[in-house]
Amino acid sequence: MSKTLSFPPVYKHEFQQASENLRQSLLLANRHKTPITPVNYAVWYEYVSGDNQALMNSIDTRLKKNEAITSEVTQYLYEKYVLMGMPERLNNTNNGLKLVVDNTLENLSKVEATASQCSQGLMQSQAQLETCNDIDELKTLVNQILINTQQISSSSGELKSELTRSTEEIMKLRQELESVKEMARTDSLTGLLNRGAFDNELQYLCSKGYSFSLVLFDIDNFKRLNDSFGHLLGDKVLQFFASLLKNQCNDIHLAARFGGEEMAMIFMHSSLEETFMITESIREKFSESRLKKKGSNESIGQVTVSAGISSYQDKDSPISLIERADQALYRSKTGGRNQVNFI
Ligand SMILES: Nc1nc2c(ncn2[C@@H]2O[C@H](COP(=O)(O)OP(=O)(O)OP(=O)(O)O)[C@@H](O)[C@H]2O)c(=O)[nH]1
Repeated sequence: MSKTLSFPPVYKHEFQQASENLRQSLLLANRHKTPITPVNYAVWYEYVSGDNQALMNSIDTRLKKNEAITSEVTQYLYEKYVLMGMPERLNNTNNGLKLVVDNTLENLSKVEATASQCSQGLMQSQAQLETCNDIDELKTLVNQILINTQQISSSSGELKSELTRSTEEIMKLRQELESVKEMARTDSLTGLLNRGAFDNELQYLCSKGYSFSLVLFDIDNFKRLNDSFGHLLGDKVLQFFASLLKNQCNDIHLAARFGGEEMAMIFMHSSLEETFMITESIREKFSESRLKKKGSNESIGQVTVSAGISSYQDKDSPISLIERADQALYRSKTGGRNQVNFI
């Protein structure tokens, strides 16, 4: 079991694997003389675990060029590939918002100054009008009033277009925030919810006591498929299976990458029997798909999936629900794979 590429990172290594990763990380940290800080350790851990391809590529490229991996480099790698650029994007959005607010305040105070100047001018004209009975003097007063009102009108016109620009800028920043938020919930390989977001949803649904069913899927003999056709093709199979799950979501149900080659779905307001029917149709569709190697007509043969279902019962917690679905999934695996069971 591996790490799911997501933000925040989720690691699912077994004890032995994690200990081996620790041993190798320490060796590398020592060799590159990077102190064992949490940031350096996270970078080396991800590197040796082999689960973060982009980070590995970046480090390997530097090593090939004999570049030193200093703590500055690991800090950069950590933000870019472990935190997936999240702090930088949030910081940019934050600075952008500050700029818009500063500009708007500056424009408002300019308009305020012009308005107060003009209102003083108008008050003066008002006082002069009381006593004015000369045509030329009246003409001068009318001109003065015109200048003052034009000044107000033009400065409020400028403010209007500034405010329109600010609104556009704020809308862009809001979109950027939405996309950062979405990215934090999404598994980058499959586009499904990541494990962290899925756990939150499950926790919420259990706390509300809504009626729903949980399905755990595990692609069969996936290691063999990776070994025979390569990791990249394995990724394509994961993406294809995820697309089958997405098709079932209809904005009501949820689909997530649960871990490595495991995915999960939550079917809202669906009984065990209803969920079983839909899960069976997904299983059947997947087993009937004949996936081919890219650039050739060679089929990779039949790929199948096993699934286990549990339905929310009164007082269920995410753990008890997952445990039942996991037991049902285990039944499907030991029963010969390519099947669906529920408990
Ligand atoms: N291509 C690819 N492989 C992954 C990914 N995540 C996990 N895997 C691989 O999935 C495989 C899971 O293997 P196992 O847990 O042994 O299970 P399995 O071979 O599917 O066997 P059964 O589950 O018993 O049918 C491992 O080889 C992992 O390296 C991924 O993101 N991409």
